Amino acid sequence: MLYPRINAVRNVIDLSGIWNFCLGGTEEPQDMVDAAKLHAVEPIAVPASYNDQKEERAYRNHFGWVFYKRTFSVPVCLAGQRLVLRFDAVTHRAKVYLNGRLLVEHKGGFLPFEAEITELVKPGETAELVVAADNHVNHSTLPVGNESATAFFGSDNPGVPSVEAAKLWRRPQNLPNFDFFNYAGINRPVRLYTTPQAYISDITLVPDVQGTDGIVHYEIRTQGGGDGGENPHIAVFDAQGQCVARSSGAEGVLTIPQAKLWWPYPGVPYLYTAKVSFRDDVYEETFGIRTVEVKGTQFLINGKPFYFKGFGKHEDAAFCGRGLDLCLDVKDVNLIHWLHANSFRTSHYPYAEEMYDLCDREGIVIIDETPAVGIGAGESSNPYETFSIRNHHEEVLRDLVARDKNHPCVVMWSMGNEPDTEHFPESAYEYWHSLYELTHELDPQDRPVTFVCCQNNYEKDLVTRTMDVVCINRYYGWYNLSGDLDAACYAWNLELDFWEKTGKPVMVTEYGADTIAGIHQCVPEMFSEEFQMEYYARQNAEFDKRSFFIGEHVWNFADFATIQGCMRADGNKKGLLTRDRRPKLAAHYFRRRWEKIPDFGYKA
Ligand SMILES: CCCCCC[C@@H]1NC[C@@H](O)[C@H](O)[C@H]1C(=O)O
Repeated sequence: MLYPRINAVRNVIDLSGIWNFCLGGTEEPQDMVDAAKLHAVEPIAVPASYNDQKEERAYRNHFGWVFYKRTFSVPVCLAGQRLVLRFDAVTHRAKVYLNGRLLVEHKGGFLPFEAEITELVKPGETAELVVAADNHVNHSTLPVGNESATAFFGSDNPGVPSVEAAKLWRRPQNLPNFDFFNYAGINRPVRLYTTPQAYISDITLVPDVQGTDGIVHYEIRTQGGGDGGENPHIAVFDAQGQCVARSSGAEGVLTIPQAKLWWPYPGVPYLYTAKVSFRDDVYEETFGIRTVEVKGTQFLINGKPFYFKGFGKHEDAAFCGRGLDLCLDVKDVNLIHWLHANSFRTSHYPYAEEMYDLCDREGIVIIDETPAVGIGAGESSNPYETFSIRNHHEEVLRDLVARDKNHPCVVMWSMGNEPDTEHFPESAYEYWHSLYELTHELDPQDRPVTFVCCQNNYEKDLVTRTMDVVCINRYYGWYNLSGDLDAACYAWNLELDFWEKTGKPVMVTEYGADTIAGIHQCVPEMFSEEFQMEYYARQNAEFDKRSFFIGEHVWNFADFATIQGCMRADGNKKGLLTRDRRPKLAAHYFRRRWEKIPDFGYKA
């Protein structure tokens, strides 16, 4: 799916701004009636989560549907153009009404959807747009919500009569089985965009390197061109605007002599621009020439062994919640450079397209993750039999690859985070291995595929060892062996001995300690800045002894919001940085450590 871009023949009208808003109930809005009757009068900023835009518990802890409303006009100068309404993300589910009639529905809160409205709103006309957004999470959504008991890490005294009675009595609410605040609403931009009637609907670019030449296999999809048999054309321009290759036809191969490769920063993340034309339409797609491959226990980018230095992150900030914040994205990228990091995982959902564009140009490597988090219900229930998420999970993988396939910064797909792969190992293997194969089929560049494994009985887990890269979240010294870093390192080495036998590259995708900025101790104990720094220093020293260990992603880049719980002091405090991006001691430690660790050849 192409990102809306203004150019000589295409237009984009951004519908960001202050819309009208009201909270709704838990029941699904009926088609024309509810939308037309709507009484949205509150001001709300779009794009942004609604939860923190008003100091009201009803906003913060809303459960169910909300309604957004605005009007828009189509300028007469757009006459003859094809008109499309595109939503970059509405969390978690959307029903869109145009002039009171249902236009489009979409399930999934982190990927774009669109609808053509050429015949519904004529140039010069004004239309009413209503968006109903639902924040339910349950056993049929990704991320997953619990349908009884408690939320993730929720405190409980099961079986106590008064507690059980209160759980039945209390108001219906979401029970997120994930550790991030369930921010919801129109979190990313809404745009009208135009194309000519005959237009380019998709572009696929698959780079390769042969000697000093860049080889690009391309495919161009077009619509509305009838059977005129006209071919699309593609011309590739270098960063200086020189045309370095051109071809025509719906698919083909381009050769770029003496190609400049895309390297992670501080290398040069060199970008080319493919200018595609078809009839009156034109679209420019930037791309990089780089290769990605797992070979033995190495993760190769452009044939060189890469070492991941970075984080799990979140799209999370005060006021906007999970809403797109370009200023924060630029600040985070500059902080990643400041830390001498080179990568992050889009935990636990696809991030906004603008962040991938930023990472393409800034040379930051991305592990691109779906919102498949919370798939597990403990030893009593097999989620692979009781949850109804499989079809949606496949849909999400298709849409994720379709959206992000051309980004050079995306080097690996993560199908999900911390599902239960221990209690029902055969079911888990069946579920995840078939998705693993699907993801490889979906990706034109056939990048490595993984999922991120929770701290578990790794000897029983049949899934993690079958991934292209073993990605493990481990909390030795925090959630287990708490505060005892000697025991933590002992346990780590026992487990690393196990993984060494698999012959796979292994990286830690989460390890961390909640740290309240400002707590200091001479003898470091949990929650102090000194403990967080020692926690990492001790464990990194063990990783450094293992040649098959190819990366360290700390959890988390920054403190972030979660639901209330007895284990969360105003959110999750495992950040190297506070939520407003101030460094804790461990940030300075990693800045020193990562400055000395090269992106390539660290373990060669
Ligand atoms: C008992 C072991 C479970 C550890 C799970 C650790 C969690 N991984 C997923 C992240 O979204 C959480 O924030 C992280 C944590 O809690 O800080």
